[in-house]
Amino acid sequence: MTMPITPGAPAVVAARTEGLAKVYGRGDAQVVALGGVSVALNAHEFTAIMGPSGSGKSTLMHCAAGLDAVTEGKVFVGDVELTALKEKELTALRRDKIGFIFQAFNLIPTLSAEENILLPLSIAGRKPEQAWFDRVIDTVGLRERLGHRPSELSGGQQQRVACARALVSRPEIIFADEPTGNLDSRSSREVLDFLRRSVTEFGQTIVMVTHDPVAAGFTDRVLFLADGQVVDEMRNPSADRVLERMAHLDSAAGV
Ligand SMILES: Nc1ncnc2c1ncn2[C@@H]1O[C@H](COP(=O)(O)OP(=O)(O)OP(=O)(O)O)[C@@H](O)[C@H]1O
Repeated sequence: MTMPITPGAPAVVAARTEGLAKVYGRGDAQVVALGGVSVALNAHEFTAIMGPSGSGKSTLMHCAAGLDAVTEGKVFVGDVELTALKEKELTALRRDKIGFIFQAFNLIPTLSAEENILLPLSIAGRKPEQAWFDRVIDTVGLRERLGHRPSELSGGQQQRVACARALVSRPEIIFADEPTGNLDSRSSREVLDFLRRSVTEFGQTIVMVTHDPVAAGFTDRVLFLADGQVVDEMRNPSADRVLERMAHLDSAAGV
């Protein structure tokens, strides 16, 4: 299934924020992590979020994914306003509509790769579509490893299991927090290739926080954060152009 993108057609928004502010702590210890961010994340696109350390990347991702409460503003996934949901509704929405990939893989050590991949569906009381499951497994190259436990897999293979787990329920959007942060360059490339293919071939929507310009080079669009604001964006990025832009942001931030 390749998603036809009609040239010139308006982008469909998968998730968006309106005036999203997040303040941690109080008084002298107060930190404004996000200072009123309004941003739209397009469907069927691979978006990277970059910026100097402490610029608010993880906070933006956590708030957009409904993992963290906002101080002010609104967050939408599709047409649903997350910030208006009760905790139970939010948990159900995260389970049914959002996929997550973390730097630390977060696999269950006692379960096989296959069981890990199917766990979110089992929890939701759903069965995988066999053809889709097979397609994901073959794309991610894990067919021979399905019976293995995480400790019997390399870091790159474990992260590919985590990617398959995020993808198998066909979520509306996947949030990936530095998914290649613990991987060597070859494994990173395999994981990024897979994420790229899942956007291009399956029409998946992925938002990825990364420090790595090479990883950003796999995406369609980079959002640059500084001091809790989106300060710039780049379409069809290359690693070199991202590196250059980051150098300016880092020197402005005094890093
Ligand atoms: N739980 C918390 N309590 C207090 N301050 C926090 C908390 N989480 C984050 N912050 C602060 O909010 C700001 C933004 O943090 P965030 O983790 O979003 O940045 P980041 O861009 O993801 O950083 P990094 O690249 O280092 O992971 C930072 O100043 C951080 O110290």
